[in-house]
Amino acid sequence: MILLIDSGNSRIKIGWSLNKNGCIHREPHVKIFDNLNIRSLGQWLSCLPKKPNHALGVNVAGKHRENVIENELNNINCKIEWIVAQTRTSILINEYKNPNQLGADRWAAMLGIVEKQKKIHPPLIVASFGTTTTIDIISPNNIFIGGIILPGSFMMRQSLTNGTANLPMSSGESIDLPLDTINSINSGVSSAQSGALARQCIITFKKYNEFPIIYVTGGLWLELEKETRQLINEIAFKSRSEKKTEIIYENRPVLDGLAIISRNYN
Ligand SMILES: Nc1ncnc2c1ncn2[C@@H]1O[C@H](COP(=O)(O)OP(=O)(O)OP(=O)(O)O)[C@@H](O)[C@H]1O
Ligand SMILES: CC(C)(CO)[C@@H](O)C(=O)NCCC(=O)O
Repeated sequence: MILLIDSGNSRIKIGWSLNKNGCIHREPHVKIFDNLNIRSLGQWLSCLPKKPNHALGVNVAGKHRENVIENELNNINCKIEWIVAQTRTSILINEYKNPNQLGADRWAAMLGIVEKQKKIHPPLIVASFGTTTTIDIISPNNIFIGGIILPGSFMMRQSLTNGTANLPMSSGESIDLPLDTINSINSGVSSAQSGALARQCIITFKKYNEFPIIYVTGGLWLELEKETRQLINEIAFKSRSEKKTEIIYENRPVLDGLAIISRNYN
């Protein structure tokens, strides 16, 4: 068993891959730990019925977090290898100016998505709505050509509350014409998030003359889904895209990417 660890800025997600008849695949179960409650990771590890031989991880939550996870794994004699973004693998090329600077979670998620594609596919967008929002574009010949980073919707709401006297913390979906503070904030945050995705779709469409398949993930997608689907359908219609727009939710693309890398460890 190989543990797969996605250490994000809010939560740690742990999956595992198993070798079944010579074929490595990721089990669907995922264990999630809040970053504020990292000690329970040690308890969980010590109670595992089967000890992992190895762990593979991505960590974007700083060196201290890396050390804490390593110590917990050491207690059960499990070594971890932290994955960083590469210049290229057999399925994906990374055009970041400094390839290692690209977040390892973004890299792993893109690997997870590219692996699922048929040989010929449209351009792809991988959008993650978590602590931050990242929206990455992959060309039809599997080159990561660029991406954007913005605060996640929770962080946007927090910044409005923390940076002003009058704006409360809010939650909820957007409406078209808000006439009160809460709805104005909800709609502002939601339009920033869906608007960012729409911008990247337009850029992709202009470059390839083909509408991308959009893969979405992250804890905050649910509250953005309605507005985002509407907006993307509108711009696809205006772009006269021949195909129906596809927005596909992926539960754990980062862990899928790590599972692919884990095939080299058996
Ligand atoms: N079930 C949920 N309901 C409401 N908010 C959630 C839920 N799950 C996660 N969130 C919010 O989503 C954000 C984190 O999302 P997610 O778990 O996808 O990312 P993460 O662990 O921070 O990883 P990353 O750093 O990669 O974004 C936080 O702002 C958190 O408050
Ligand atoms: C953008 C985040 C925070 C998303 O989790 C992470 O991928 C990260 O810390 N990236 C490093 C900077 C970059 O990707 O360019």
